[in-house]
Amino acid sequence: MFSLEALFYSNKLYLDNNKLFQSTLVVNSSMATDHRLLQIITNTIFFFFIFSSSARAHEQQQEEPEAITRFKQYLRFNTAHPNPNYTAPVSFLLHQAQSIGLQSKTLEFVPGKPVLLLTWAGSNPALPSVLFNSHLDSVPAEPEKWFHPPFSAFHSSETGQIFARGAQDDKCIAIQYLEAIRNLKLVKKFQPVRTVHVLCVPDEEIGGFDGMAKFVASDEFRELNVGFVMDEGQASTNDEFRVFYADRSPWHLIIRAKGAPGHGAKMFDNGAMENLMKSVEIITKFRETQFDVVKAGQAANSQVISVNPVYLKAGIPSPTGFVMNMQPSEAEAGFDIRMPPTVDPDLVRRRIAEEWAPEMRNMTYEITEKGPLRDYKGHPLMTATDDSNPWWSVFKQAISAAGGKLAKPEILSSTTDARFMRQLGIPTFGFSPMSNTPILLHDHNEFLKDSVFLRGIEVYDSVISSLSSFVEPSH
Ligand SMILES: CSCC[C@H](NC=O)C(=O)O
Ligand SMILES: [Zn+2]
Ligand SMILES: [Zn+2]
Repeated sequence: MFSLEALFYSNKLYLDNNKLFQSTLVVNSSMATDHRLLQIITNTIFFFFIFSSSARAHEQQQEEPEAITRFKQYLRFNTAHPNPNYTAPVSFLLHQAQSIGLQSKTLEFVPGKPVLLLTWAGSNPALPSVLFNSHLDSVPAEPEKWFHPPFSAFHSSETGQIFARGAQDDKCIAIQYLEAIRNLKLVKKFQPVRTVHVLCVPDEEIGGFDGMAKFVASDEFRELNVGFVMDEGQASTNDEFRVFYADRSPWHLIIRAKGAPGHGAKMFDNGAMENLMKSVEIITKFRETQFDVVKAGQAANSQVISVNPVYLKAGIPSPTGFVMNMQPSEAEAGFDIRMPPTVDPDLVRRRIAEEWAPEMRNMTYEITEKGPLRDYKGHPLMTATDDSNPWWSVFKQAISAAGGKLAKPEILSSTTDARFMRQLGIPTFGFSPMSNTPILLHDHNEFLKDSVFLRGIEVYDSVISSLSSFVEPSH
């Protein structure tokens, strides 16, 4: 890509120079300047530019850190739903693991949905291991709305930005884990005390039910004796890194209204549309009360309950659209609900039953809980960020040892596979070392700067070496 650009640039210069020389030629023709001499000079300049540009391009290619090349290779696999390619990226990662000398295992709980486990054995395998997770899949992209094709990993030589779906969410961390381990193992000859696992799972973007959920329920997982997990986080727009100690829990809610059908011209009570619309109004009011708290600066987005309408379904279809003079007897709406871990789900359940879809308004509802709300002891799914969790101070120190600053720990407003680990009571932090970066996950033109990516490897160098060396005083 770069050399093409360089060629174009030097041709342009050539044309400009040629124009310049031609105008000189006009001026000088009366002075009988040797035209052939000018041609030679022009050609010399042309070849000089071609040579120097391609030398520059070559130099840049030569200088590209291999970690960046590998990141771009990984970004070029089209892993977008609804048909993510899992085979090719898994082979690529297996190849990487082999070149580093890691053990590897591919598990398939659901055909075509591989779970890749890479392992670096610690010197004391009796200690609980540390696990670094990332997901293989990506959300879809709308290529026509991107500056560059979303699976091209276009790398701007001017800004250093690497554009790709998955650049932030979360292909960066998979490669950063491996590059940090590559440096630690092969260059620094570091030996971990605890065993380090790198896990790459499918289907996180659609809930993780055929990936992480099945893996944590397996014997293979139990045998790993995992003591601490790092999973994905989010970019930070300032120079502090963000860290997440909980996710919001997702519910999908469908409310359905029934009512008497009637002529489009008739006014009557208790129609399906009227009943549904009353509910939509009530839910909208609730949404406003939550959002107002955020807007007033009293809470972060992730500390309130979000309820967002995602579809409306009603009307009697006709060849040209909908029958316009009939009021339908059924209507339905779907909502995405996210609850902070401290919310009592029973209160939300009651609100839905009594206010959002009450029987007396001829309504029914369906709640699909998309994962656990409480851990196996019945506690909210939160990882402690105080002295009760020794991993917290090891992690914090590792960040400062790498010269990084940590923001106040947060709840993630969306949901990740970390919830399946927290359900088992395993301390888990969400963390992706991307500072001074716009938050572009699931957005058009998702990108990560090469320098930010490389800095992240240094951060993981510190994090992986610290966590894997951590031995509690009792041991
Ligand atoms: C229903 S769980 C879905 C998980 C998904 N994760 C990332 O975006 C999310 O929507 O947050
Ligand atoms: Zn993600
Ligand atoms: Zn995502």
